[in-house]
Amino acid sequence: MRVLVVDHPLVAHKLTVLRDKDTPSPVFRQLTEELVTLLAYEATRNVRVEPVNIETPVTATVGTGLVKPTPLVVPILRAGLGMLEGMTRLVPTAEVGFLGMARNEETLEAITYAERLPDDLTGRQVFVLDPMLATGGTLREAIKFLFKRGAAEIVCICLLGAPEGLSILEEELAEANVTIVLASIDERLDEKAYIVPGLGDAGDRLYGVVN
Ligand SMILES: O=P(O)(O)OC[C@H]1O[C@H](OP(=O)(O)OP(=O)(O)O)[C@H](O)[C@@H]1O
Ligand SMILES: O=c1cc[nH]c(=O)[nH]1
Ligand SMILES: [Mg+2]
Repeated sequence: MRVLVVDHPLVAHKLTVLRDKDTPSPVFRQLTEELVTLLAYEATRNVRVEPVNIETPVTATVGTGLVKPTPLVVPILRAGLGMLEGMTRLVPTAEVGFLGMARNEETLEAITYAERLPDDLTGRQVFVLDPMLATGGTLREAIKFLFKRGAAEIVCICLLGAPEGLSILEEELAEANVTIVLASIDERLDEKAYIVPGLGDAGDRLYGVVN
C-alpha cells in the first residue's frame, strides 16, 4: 500500500475553507469538487494508457488513449457522492459504480446498505471516492469487497485521513496494490472517532443532517 499526500498551496487553501465551520453547504460542495479534481490529477498518474493512431490536420501521428475498459470510479455514499463530479470532470469516460456504506456511530462498524457495481472487476483499475478516512473501517470493507470482485488495483481518493486509520490499513494491506491519495493527514481521532482537527461529518456538511 502506498500513501500520497498532495502538497500544493491551492489544496491547502481550499481545505482550510472547507474545514471552517461557518462555510455553508453550497460552498462546501463546490470546494469538495474543486479539491477532488486537484487530487485526481495526482491520483490518475498511473492510469492505464495505450498508443493510438490519429491524424492531425497536418499529419498522421501516434497519441495516447485510455485503455478499455476505462477506469471504474466508485463513490461511497453519501459523502463520496460529493466527490463524483470533480472526478468525472477529469476522466469523463470513466464508468461509475456505487457503494452505499454507513458507519454505526456506536460500534464504529461499517455496514453496506447498497451496491451497484459490475459483478466482474477482473483486472480493473478502480478509483474509490470517500472524503473521510477515520478508523479506516469503511475503506477496509470497500477495498476487500472490490478485490473479491477481481479488481487489480485500487486508488482511494480522500480529503482527510487519521493516522490511526491509515496505520490499520497499512498493516492489513501492506502487500496489496492500493494507493491512498489525501489532501491531509490530520492529528488524531477524538473519543467519538471523529478526525481532529477535521471538518466534522462530511455527509452532513454536504447534504444536511440525517439520523
Ligand atoms: O473510517 P471510518 O471510521 O469508517 O469513517 C469514515 C466514514 O464515515 C463517513 O461516512 P458516514 O458513515 O458518516 O456516512 P455518510 O457519508 O452517509 O454520512 C465517511 O464518509 C466515511 O465513509
Ligand atoms: O471526522 C469524521 C469521521 C467520520 N466521518 C466523518 O464524516 N467525519
Ligand atoms: Mg456521515
